Amino acid sequence: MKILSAEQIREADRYTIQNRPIASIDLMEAAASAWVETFLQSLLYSHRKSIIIVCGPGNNGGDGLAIARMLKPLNNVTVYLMPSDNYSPDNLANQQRLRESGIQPLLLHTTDILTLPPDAVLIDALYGSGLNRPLTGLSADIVRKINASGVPVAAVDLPSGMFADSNDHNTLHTIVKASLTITFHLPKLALLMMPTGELAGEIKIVNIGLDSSFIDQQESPHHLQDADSVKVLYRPRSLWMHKGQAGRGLLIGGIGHTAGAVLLASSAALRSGIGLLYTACGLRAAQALPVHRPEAIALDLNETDLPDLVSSLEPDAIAIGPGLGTSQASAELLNEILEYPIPTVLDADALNLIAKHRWLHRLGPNHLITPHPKEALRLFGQAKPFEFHQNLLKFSQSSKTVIAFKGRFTRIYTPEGIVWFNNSGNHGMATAGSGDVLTGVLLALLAAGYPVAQAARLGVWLHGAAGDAALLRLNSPESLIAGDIINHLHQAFHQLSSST
Ligand SMILES: NC(=O)C1=CN([C@@H]2O[C@H](COP(=O)(O)OP(=O)(O)OC[C@H]3O[C@@H](n4cnc5c(N)ncnc54)[C@H](O)[C@@H]3O)[C@@H](O)[C@H]2O)[C@H](O)CC1
Ligand SMILES: [K+]
Repeated sequence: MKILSAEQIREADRYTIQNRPIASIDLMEAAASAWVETFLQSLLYSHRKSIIIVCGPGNNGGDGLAIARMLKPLNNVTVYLMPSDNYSPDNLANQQRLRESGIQPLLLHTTDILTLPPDAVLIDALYGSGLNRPLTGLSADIVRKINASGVPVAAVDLPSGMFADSNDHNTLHTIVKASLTITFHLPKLALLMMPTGELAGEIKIVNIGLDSSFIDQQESPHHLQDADSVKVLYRPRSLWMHKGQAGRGLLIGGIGHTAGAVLLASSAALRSGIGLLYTACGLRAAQALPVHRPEAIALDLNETDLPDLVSSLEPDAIAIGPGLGTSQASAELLNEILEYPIPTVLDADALNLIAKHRWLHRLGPNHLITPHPKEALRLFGQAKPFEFHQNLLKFSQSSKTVIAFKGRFTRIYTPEGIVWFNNSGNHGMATAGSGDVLTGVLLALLAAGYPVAQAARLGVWLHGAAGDAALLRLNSPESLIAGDIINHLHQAFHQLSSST
């Protein structure tokens, strides 16, 4: 699914009104009705004694007024409206319709009149994608009062005060903090990125009937990746396959006391279809691996000459980093690995070493790096979130390296300038070893011959989907551990191969 800019969404809106054709007030009615349908199914709505709706002067406010009219028969609704000399025409039309339905909106001349009972839910329809500058004055005061109240908020399209695209020049304390954001038709970039994404709470996208051929024609570097968009990448195994064709992988890490990381990555690679797995690690891990995962071939790095090993094994793919440490010996191993033109996943301490030794310029088209935010900061330096995002995009394009920047919506930056925001996974996966599991999955997919960018997209999705299956089973994000992700990889693969 494409992620369009606020400007492109406005165009899609205009195009739909002209070409469908549909009157703009009817499009607003459709949007409000889709919003209400989703809202009524949400946990946020259930058990709330009253509904407060705060409406702005533009079309976002117009949506709010229409929503108020639709919710009136179902609950106790109070509507507040920002005073303005410049209401949008559809806002004015909905003010009229609201009055006719028997609700008189209260004019929000001052925050004093805004009452926020703790058992209410607040619907935030102050500003949406038409925001043109950070909120100040009365609007900012209203937002601050809402945020201080503790009343749960459901936002219409966007939490008010948030720009749909970059918020690098915005102030976070003038953005509504929502528990639920029901956004229209397409995801917005700011909902998928930190720190703004966190202010949106749970995100739901509702179809409002914008013209799909127009959207298809729009160019955008940003896409949301779901099961359907990765299914097309998946290549089922041939019935006649033998293990030599499933790929050989070499995993390097687990030096010193950190054996667990390579054990997890090894298990994950094996559960992701690798044909042969060689795990080159420290003595402790080399002793533990056969007990924990006898399917892997454990090699003690102290007794192994890496160039010899690589030339005799001829691995299809390499992964280096989990439990690697940042010692001089580890740096030498990495220095060697960076020379091979073999598809390679670089994770954890491999990334820290690249940052430490300033080896970023050595990365190329055979490399897939999987930094979490702190590792990415060490590699690419500090920048504001949107600027940081653009720096990653530029780096991927110029070096041809694929980046999986890990987070709530892990972003896969590909050398052709496309960024995929992955939509599988959950908060239970923020746990020790989760990244090591991803490294193992990616190693298996690279070894199977997937091109680097495809392996990254597929692997990140599978990892998230396995986490989702684990959460469904365990019902507790706190109790989910990395091993559970491995134990549910089969369900993620099954989803890819099933037709529905
Ligand atoms: N295509 C769709 O997705 C549809 C969207 N709808 C809704 O319309 C809004 C966008 O409406 P728009 O009128 O363009 O903008 P807003 O309501 O967000 O606000 C514009 C309004 O506010 C003024 N303004 C802007 N920034 C500030 C500021 N910092 N301080 C004070 N005032 C500000 C501006 O001048 C305007 O007067 C979209 O989000 C959806 O909710 C349609 O209903 C259906 C189709
Ligand atoms: K809003």
